[in-house]
Amino acid sequence: MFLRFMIETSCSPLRMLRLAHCTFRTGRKFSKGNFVRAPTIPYDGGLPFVGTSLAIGAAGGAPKLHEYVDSRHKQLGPIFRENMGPVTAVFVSDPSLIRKVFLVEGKFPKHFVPKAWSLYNELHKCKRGLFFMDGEEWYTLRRVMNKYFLSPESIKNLEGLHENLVSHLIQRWKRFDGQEVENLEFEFYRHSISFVLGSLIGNSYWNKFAEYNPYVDELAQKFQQVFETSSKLNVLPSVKLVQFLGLPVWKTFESAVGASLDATLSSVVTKMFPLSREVQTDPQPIVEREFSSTGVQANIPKPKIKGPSLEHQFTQVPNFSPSLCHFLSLLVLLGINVGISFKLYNELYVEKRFAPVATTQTCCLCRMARNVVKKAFDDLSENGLLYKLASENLHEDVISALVSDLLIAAGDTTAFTSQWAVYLLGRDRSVQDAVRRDPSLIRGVVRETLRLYPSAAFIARVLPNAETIDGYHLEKEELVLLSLYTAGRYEKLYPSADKFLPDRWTKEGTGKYKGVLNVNGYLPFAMGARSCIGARLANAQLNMTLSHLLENYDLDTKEESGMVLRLVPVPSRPVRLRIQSRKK
Ligand code: HEM
Repeated sequence: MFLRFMIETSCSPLRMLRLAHCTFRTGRKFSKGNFVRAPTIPYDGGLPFVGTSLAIGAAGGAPKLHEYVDSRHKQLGPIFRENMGPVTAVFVSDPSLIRKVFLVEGKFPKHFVPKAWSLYNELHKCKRGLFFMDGEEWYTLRRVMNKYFLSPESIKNLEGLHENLVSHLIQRWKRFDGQEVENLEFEFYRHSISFVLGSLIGNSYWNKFAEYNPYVDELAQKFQQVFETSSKLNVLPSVKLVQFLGLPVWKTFESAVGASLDATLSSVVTKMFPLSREVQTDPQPIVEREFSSTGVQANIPKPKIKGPSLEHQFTQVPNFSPSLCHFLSLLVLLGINVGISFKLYNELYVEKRFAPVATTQTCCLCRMARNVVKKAFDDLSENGLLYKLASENLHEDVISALVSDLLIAAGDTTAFTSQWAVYLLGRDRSVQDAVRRDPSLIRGVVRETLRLYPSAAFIARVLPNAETIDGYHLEKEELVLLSLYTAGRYEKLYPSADKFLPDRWTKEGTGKYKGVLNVNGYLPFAMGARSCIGARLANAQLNMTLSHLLENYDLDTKEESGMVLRLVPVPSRPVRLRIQSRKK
């Protein structure tokens, strides 16, 4: 049979063996018709059961995944499939192929929610914002939000407010003049949160700015904590097991998320819709409405079932003795790959154990939101994005969920991009001077920063249908990871790709960019229906903040800083920025 197959497919024995090996590793079936013609996607299945997870671990694990995948692209090409142990994914780095993936993502693009977050939402039955939604519900709300968040005019209407917020940052930093900015990460977190919060509320935010400040500080602290703990959890083989064992890292995450969502809702939403006029210590039972799948209010009254408090929910997490916990966390931290047994364990015990808890509890987020958001929509300024959202007859729960998650999404993405930008600028006085001479270069600064340090080093898509990309067959439901880190450093698009050259984004007389061979390859905010809803706001914030900083201060960063992946790429050591007032 082997001989017959060789004759029929005109394969040499050597090629035959190679193809058979690939096919064995991809798990594909031999098919006389397409065996020879259809190229096999380069594939690394790694070792049985554990896939390439040991190699990934040896390369530095999840924090260094971008570098590991970058090196795999160099070996295997712009598209390859890899079995990383618990998951198999196709990685794509060529920007033109990445665009093709976005084009076939379907009407309801599906991405990948970090493990820690999905487990939290599942346990607490949380209603979360756009990022966590899928299908028809996501589609409907996304279309509503696009109208306001992606409209250049809406953002332009907020320019005066934005100017005030940035001037406030410049004033605030006077205290660091001549020295290092203390806790730069926190400074940018609070600025990003304030910027988005202000954009949601509109001009009246500035009038009540002093009142909001303590809340913004609190939110910035909580978001930083959530970010840190969730990134730790996401690199562990099984978040569910960690949660089941009640290990400290899960508890910190859970209480930080609970607290930050609470804080968002109680402080921010309450202030947006001033509850102070009718403060309720013990909220009146309200009539719970059923939602259509779109989250749009449908008036079907039914009695409210009061859920237990969040503290009560925390006590549901089973506790083990500290020594057992330490032993187990040691195992996990030592990087011993017990992913498979964890998975089995999860499936056998954890799901069952938590199922009843998950179905009976109501997250305090949902309860509080219902009570505050319905209070008063009329206090918002007309240029606030929320004022416009409120006109869409969305249910208060949905608005609350959307608002909380916008603030969370804005926190780390824009805060870390700001840090990378000042890090890059502070290393190069000549670039700072060039931007001061030609302020239009600031757009190039932001683009270069996001090209080199994209807030999403990978974007995930689950293909709705089988597709052929670059001649390769990709299965239906296949997980595709778009390697934005590698795509941003593509020499074919960006000559001297590793260099920070804002000037490459200057347009020449021909209308082409000086140092960018194809602008379509620039995708830090993704593309298509599920691209970043905050892109306009983020660009507005980054452009304005950086140009004001350069106008007022000389920036100086000395240390080399590698990049590690937490939920977004972060500097491996905190960026130390020294600022010095400029003489005017
Ligand atoms: C430098 C700043 C930012 C970058 C680079 C960035 C990047 C991205 C990317 C790549 C996605 C797509 C993720 C995916 O499909 O899996 C995304 C989605 C999202 N972003 Fe941003 N983002 C930034 C700032 C913001 C800000 C300021 C907000 C809020 C105002 C925001 C809110 C969101 C939301 C809600 C989604 C989910 C959209 C959906 O699923 O429909 N982002 N962002």
